[in-house]
Amino acid sequence: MFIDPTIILVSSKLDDSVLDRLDLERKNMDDGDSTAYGMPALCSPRPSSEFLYDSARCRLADLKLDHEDGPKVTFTTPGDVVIGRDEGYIADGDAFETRQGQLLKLAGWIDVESRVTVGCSGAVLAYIRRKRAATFLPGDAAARAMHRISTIEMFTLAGSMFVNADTLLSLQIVQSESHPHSHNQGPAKANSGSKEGFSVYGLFHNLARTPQGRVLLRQYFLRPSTNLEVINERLDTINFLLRTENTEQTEALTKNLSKIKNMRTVMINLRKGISGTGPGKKGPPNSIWAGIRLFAYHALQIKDSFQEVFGGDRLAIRNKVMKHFHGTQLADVGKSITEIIDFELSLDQGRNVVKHGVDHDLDELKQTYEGLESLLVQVAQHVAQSVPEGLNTDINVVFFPQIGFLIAIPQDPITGHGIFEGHEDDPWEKMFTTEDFAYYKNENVIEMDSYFGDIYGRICDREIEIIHELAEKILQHEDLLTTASDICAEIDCILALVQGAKDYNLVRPRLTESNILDIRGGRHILQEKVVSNFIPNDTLMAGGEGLPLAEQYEPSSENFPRLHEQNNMLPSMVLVTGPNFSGKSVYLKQVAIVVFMAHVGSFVPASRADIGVTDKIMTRVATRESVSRNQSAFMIDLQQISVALNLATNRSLLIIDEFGKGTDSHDGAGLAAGVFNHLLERGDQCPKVIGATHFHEIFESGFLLPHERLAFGHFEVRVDPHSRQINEQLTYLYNYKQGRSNNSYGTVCAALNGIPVEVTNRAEELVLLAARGEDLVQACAVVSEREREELEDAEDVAKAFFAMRVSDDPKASLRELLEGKGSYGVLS
Ligand SMILES: Nc1ncnc2c1ncn2[C@@H]1O[C@H](COP(=O)(O)OP(=O)(O)OP(=O)(O)O)[C@@H](O)[C@H]1O
Repeated sequence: MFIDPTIILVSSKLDDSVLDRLDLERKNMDDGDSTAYGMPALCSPRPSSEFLYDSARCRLADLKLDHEDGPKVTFTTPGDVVIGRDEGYIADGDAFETRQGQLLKLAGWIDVESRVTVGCSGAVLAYIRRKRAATFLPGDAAARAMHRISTIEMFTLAGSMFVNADTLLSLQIVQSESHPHSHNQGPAKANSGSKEGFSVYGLFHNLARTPQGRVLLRQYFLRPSTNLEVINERLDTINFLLRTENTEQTEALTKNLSKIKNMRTVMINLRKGISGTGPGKKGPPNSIWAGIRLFAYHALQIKDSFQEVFGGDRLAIRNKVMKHFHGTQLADVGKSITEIIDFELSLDQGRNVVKHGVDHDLDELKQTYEGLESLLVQVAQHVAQSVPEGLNTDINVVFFPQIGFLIAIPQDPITGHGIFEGHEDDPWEKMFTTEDFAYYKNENVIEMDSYFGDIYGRICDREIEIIHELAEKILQHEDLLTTASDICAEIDCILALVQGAKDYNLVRPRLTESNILDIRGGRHILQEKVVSNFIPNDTLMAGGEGLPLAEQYEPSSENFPRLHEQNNMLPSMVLVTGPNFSGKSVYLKQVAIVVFMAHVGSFVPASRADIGVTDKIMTRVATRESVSRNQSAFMIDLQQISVALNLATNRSLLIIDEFGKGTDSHDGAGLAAGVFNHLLERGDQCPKVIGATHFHEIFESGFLLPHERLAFGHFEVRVDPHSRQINEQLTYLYNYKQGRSNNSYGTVCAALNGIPVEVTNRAEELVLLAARGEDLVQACAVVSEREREELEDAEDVAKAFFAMRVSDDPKASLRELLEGKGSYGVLS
């Protein structure tokens, strides 16, 4: 743990094993190992109702923040532990704003969609409220000073990158809305088997072979790392396994992995099986044994393959395999199972059958049981002799487990009784009937029952005992098996990333402490699958203090002429302009996805990438209006921006696509310029920002002045004004160019999409006037030359008309007027 809690609130429904674990940590600290974490934390189980999402949301909405300097309440974003370090102040329902308004405001600080985070925060607030009530009398002003919450913020666990649900969805890292917060709820809940649609994770999901691998891979994608060691270890391993000399080993590893199960689940079932609480009281189902045996066998094969990995001596994963895959123990596990379980017979009989030669008593019982058949024939013959002639042709003696031996005799359809039921002085006892037969016990069979007893039951019981012993023996190796299974999950993830690197043509990124982003030939891993010819693009920028254009970060192509002649610094903010459909959004997302994938430890879609460690990726990308969010698109925009501005550090990456589009264009432009300015003014604390905007007035009207950290880019389009068809005028080239594009070619785009030519022509006229700064209201009143002549004529006619003395002869006057002014189109 990297936080320093004094108390940990846990739900009373929490599994005992977790509580034990927390207690153990506490004891360790008590024993003097507390230096790293400060004081040992106290575990306080609370009713699970305090963790409920809905009530927690209300509690948050009613929360009044005290902005004086004071203690903080912080919520971990994956939401596994919530820590209230100090007391805080909570308003007693006297919310200073409406609940709805307050919730909207909250959404700008924390992810109110995250059920776990919000639920846990509710428990903290309930705890603080209780404390306050217990310490102070109602209305005591001192309570206010003691119990106050000055701010609410989200942070992520050390070593992982902050990405919230919005980012994961807008970048299409994962598909479904319900997934993002399942990542901290343990492997059992992470839906390993579920289908993943068209998403970045989805591309790799199917490449993992084991259920445990899929669970872990999902965790990799939901919690990218910021730990260079972890990332580089993954990248190194991928690198080694990609080497051609290791192809054979990689294939062998993949093949072996595809045969194994998750030993954690298998061990749980094994325990349930032997404790009789699980499936079938008669011992664990056969598949468990087959699963464990296969696992032991393939784990040994995996170990062999790793031994042969060329140049992999220093790979951490190889060392883990060598350390934890104990050959003799695994072999022992496999051998014990093979020696005891008869897999063929088990399959036949649908239960666990113990092999011959394992147990003497069992073998004898089985021998007798097998000999029963001929014995039954003999007894049947003996019984038949006592049955009158003519009735004794179809008599059998049968054995049913638990019921014992029975005489089966055909049934008389009229009476419903057997055609013979023993002699009068020695009647048979009827047990039951089936459609054609009636079943009886007589002295002979009762004697047999007492002699043989429930032989079948005894066989089963003995087998259960033996298998129970086997289960206990195997459970002694539980740690070995589950650890090996977890390591297999890691290998599986790496192999999925290896296969992905091959399939999707990815390269190894270079992760660095420098706050740089230098991507050459970057691609959008999903978009390139749906277009025939994807054009790669470069990105070069630096966050924080900025980096001078050193040799290694010198822009490579003509697309990147020197960005800032004056100070030679790389920009922190790149604003992309350009026509609709020119590729801006795709570019923005591709940069974020490359950075994201690098932190997962995967190779990336680029020809080269140097990527500085990034603590957060936040996006303002319009993708959806969540049904679960009762908010307008613009409100979501504002909340996303607000979260981004609150949380961004100079190590963060912000993707801002068309911010401000959803409102009045003046407000929108102003807001967008405000946000960009604010970020630039942070100076050394400026995150890396890539934005796209259509608001040209931001630049033209000087809302956003040139800044040393600011660079512009645009996407090239070829314009052919001579083309007769307006929709043939524009060709998209999709390549990034430095500098601003002044035209958004919106009208050409409109024509391309079928808007009538008259409309687009008129639009072009107005765009030109607007660009010249002319008043559009006036401009709309401007009429063409022809219209002007017509209006002048009409005016003349009107004047002549009013000058006429109509009373003399109106008709003649009108005729004269019209004839004299025959060219008055208006009147004629
Ligand atoms: N680098 C590329 N290579 C090939 N095709 C591309 C590339 N980038 C984008 N495209 C194609 O162009 C289409 C439009 O791209 P995108 O949505 O990024 O445009 P945009 O400039 O953001 O448009 P708008 O301003 O309307 O949002 C994509 O759907 C894709 O088919």
